[in-house]
Amino acid sequence: MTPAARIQAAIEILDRVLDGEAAEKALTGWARRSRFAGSKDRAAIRDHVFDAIRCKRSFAARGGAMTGRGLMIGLARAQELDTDALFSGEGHAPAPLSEAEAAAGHAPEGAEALDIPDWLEQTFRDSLGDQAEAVAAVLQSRAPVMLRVNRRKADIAQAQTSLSGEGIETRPAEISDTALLVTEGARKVSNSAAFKSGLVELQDGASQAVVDALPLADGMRVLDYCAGGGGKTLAMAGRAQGRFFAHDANAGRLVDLPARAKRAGVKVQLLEPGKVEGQFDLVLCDVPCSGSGSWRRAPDGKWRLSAENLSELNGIQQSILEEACGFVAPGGVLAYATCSVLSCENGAQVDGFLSRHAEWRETLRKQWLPGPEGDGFFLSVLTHG
Ligand SMILES: C[S@@+](CC[C@H](N)C(=O)[O-])C[C@H]1O[C@@H](n2cnc3c(N)ncnc32)[C@H](O)[C@@H]1O
Repeated sequence: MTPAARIQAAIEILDRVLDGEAAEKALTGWARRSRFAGSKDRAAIRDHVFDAIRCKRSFAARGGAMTGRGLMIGLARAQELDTDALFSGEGHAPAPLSEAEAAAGHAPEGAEALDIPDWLEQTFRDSLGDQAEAVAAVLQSRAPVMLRVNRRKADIAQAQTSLSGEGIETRPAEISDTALLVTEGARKVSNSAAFKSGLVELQDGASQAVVDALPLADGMRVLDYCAGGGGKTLAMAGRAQGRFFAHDANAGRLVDLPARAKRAGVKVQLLEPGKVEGQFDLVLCDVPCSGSGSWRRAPDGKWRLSAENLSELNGIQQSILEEACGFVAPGGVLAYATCSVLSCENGAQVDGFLSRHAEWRETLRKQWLPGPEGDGFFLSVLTHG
């Protein structure tokens, strides 16, 4: 496919996304209907679609319309591409710009330029202070592909050698001593022998750094209370020899965990929703949140979030802390984590908890901002007794 034909494909997919179809579904549907497209075409189209979703407001402003075509005109203008060459109408290229389209569009300003919803702008700025604009700019860009080396099976050098043998080039990241940044061959990772044999997992760098900061020690009983796919359960089990338990209110989220644990060579016991019993030395609550620290990877979330959802999430976060603290053994640790940069989900939640529970104290609070080696994350470590 020509670069222009890829733009046309992205326009069609984005129109479906704007009509409410999930981006992944729209991309898969297009690929099924377009067998002629090769893997490089599909990858380039995917990049256009996700770039446009991340920068939906600013591209629509530049392109003059909130349509697939408007977004792609906006992308071409923002990335200083040759609009006339791409919108030529030749072959499978999109039609040339009409006079009205050529005259439409404006330089985005304020929340529009930051690609943040208007209702969220003040909360975002209050949470991030003088970092707000820099963080919004990072959220407009693509996320790095990162791996976690499973230290139960390999060290960094062994994992790199194995990956390199399959055309996947990496370099160690500073954010965590288990993290590798993929510099070439990212799309080959999930089919590689290194991945299939459990030497590496796909995991964001800051997600690994959160686990590094937990006071894990051999022999601990550890409960991952909001385990989801189990990314952090496995990272914890990779760092210490102990007994690991995974729980999630939605049992369906845990289905892949036994196979992932087997591949990683670790044991994880699944606990059914509401059936947690006994006490644990460390309870991690990686709670549901806005995902604002990882909107580069899941940009739909930025536009789906509403003030009502955020306040509902705040209520869930509070009740998870209240439930989970009861499972911490005397002298044990309660860890609260989010992939958010919003203070109402982070420090304010922990401050609220501490004001209700005088017996708990905070031993660590850390915010990672989205950057070249990872997403935005928050961690608070609490102890009692
Ligand atoms: C941020 S995700 C966890 C991601 C996971 N820790 C990882 O690293 O892959 C939050 C999880 O919390 C779960 N959850 C929501 N409400 C919950 C509750 N009241 N108790 C326990 N888990 C809950 C969700 O189903 C979701 O899987």
